[in-house]
Amino acid sequence: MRITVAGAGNVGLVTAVCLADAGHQVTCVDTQKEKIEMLEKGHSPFFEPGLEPLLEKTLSNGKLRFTTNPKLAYSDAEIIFIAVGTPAKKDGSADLSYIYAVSYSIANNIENNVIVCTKSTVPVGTNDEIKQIFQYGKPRHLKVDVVANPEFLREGSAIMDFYLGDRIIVGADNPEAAAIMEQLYLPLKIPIIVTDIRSAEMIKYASNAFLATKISFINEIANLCEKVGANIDEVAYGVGKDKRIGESFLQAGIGYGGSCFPKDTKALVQLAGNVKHPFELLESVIKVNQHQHSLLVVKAKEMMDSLKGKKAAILGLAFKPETDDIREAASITIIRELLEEGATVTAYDPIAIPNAHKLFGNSIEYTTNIRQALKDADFAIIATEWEQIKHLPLDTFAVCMKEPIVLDGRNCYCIKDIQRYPITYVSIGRPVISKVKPMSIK
Ligand SMILES: NC(=O)C1=CN([C@@H]2O[C@H](COP(=O)(O)OP(=O)(O)OC[C@H]3O[C@@H](n4cnc5c(N)ncnc54)[C@H](O)[C@@H]3O)[C@@H](O)[C@H]2O)C=CC1
Ligand SMILES: O=C(O)[C@H]1O[C@H](OP(=O)(O)OP(=O)(O)OC[C@H]2O[C@@H](n3ccc(=O)[nH]c3=O)[C@H](O)[C@@H]2O)[C@H](O)[C@@H](O)[C@@H]1O
Repeated sequence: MRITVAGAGNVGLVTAVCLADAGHQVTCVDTQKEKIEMLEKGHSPFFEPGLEPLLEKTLSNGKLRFTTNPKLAYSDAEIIFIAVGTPAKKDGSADLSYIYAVSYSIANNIENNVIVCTKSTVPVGTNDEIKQIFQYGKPRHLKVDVVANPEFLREGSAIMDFYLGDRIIVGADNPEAAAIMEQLYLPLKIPIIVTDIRSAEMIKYASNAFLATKISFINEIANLCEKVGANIDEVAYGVGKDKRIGESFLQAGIGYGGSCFPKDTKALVQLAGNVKHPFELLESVIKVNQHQHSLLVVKAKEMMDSLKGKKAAILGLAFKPETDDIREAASITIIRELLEEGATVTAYDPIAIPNAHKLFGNSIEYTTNIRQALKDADFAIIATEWEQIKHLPLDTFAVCMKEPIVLDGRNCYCIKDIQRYPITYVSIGRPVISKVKPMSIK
């Protein structure tokens, strides 16, 4: 089929390369000229494992092309995927300006009947608004079907998630359009669930909100474990073994970040508020997460009285491993609060430094060498569970740091292993290992 994907972000690019690799003729359009120029040369503008090889393959076999030209992109497409951003506005609601702009652009440039399929995460009712744009904006003789097709891939494993997703949601009013989408996805052998459009939109928000709830729930249990002398590793394992609960998303830590959970939970709270249904549970999930981001700075302050003039090593900037994305990462809150307290910061990350530099400029130091970050540090905070950090020989902390005080926001190390080294170790929901000097963690 002739497919166009609007938006060359994570979702758009992964959709484009995977559909091109499946043999479809795919055009990916973006408004950012620099991005498109990079992509035409086979370079991805962000880090995503496995993306560049597929990009090179599909470019070289002529299945994929890039453009900034909407006429070229939309005029003869049979299916158009919308994968533009829907960032949070100041009040937490979703900013739909890119969705509206791309819809007008499609309406103005199509020359064939087409299915417009929304992959972007949009509040319930948005696809009805998109339909209105086409109803009044498209050439009269053309037929446009709007389908809600939310995306569930994760950054860092996006390609694998495309091929091995748990389900594909197709929200459609027109059974013919739904059938064409089912046909497109059939080779993936992933269960396809066809719903009405509004339910499809809600499935996406409910899924992200539920996963965020699981994380905040286990983080609250972890905080409680610390107070009552239990160990979250054992608790989460025991709880997760119940198949009704499930083992995934029970990893306690310094909270969720990224471009989606924070924005989508806030957008759902806003959406609920709009229909006079205060979503108190989700409001608490968000509050717990904000508290969790600051937790280790609070603990560091308790341990050291004042952080003024202290040298902090931040290990990990990305919101999770295998990505260079730092949007809403816990590391951002931690660094801001440390700077406010008068500490100096040296941050380690294997790939996210260019993005962090855009945010923090020269207010902190950066390194891709863990030992360099730890050198003469008064304390270290682990914010991302990169393999490089997890596999660091544990004597490195005592060898490199001025004071081997490690606050581990991702529970990277086994408590038993840590006990063999002269390290003071504070993690999430587990016993404190105090080797340097006696201290009380409240
Ligand atoms: N990042 C992720 O892992 C996931 C994201 N989503 C959702 O998918 C959507 C896209 O997310 P990302 O790919 O992360 O976004 P992004 O913000 O990284 O990329 C969006 C791209 O759309 C382009 N764009 C904006 N207006 C355009 C227009 N009129 N025509 C063509 N291109 C245009 C931008 O220049 C940008 O390159 C969001 O709604 C997000 O919530 C859903 C699942 C996973
Ligand atoms: O809508 C989206 O954009 C996507 O959001 C998440 O994907 P992503 O944000 O890429 O990453 P996750 O692996 O879900 O992790 C999100 C955050 O939760 C944290 N997390 C995750 C799992 C866990 O047990 N504990 C925990 O703290 C991670 O450290 C990370 O900061 C969802 O997992 C995807 O299904 C969804 O498509």
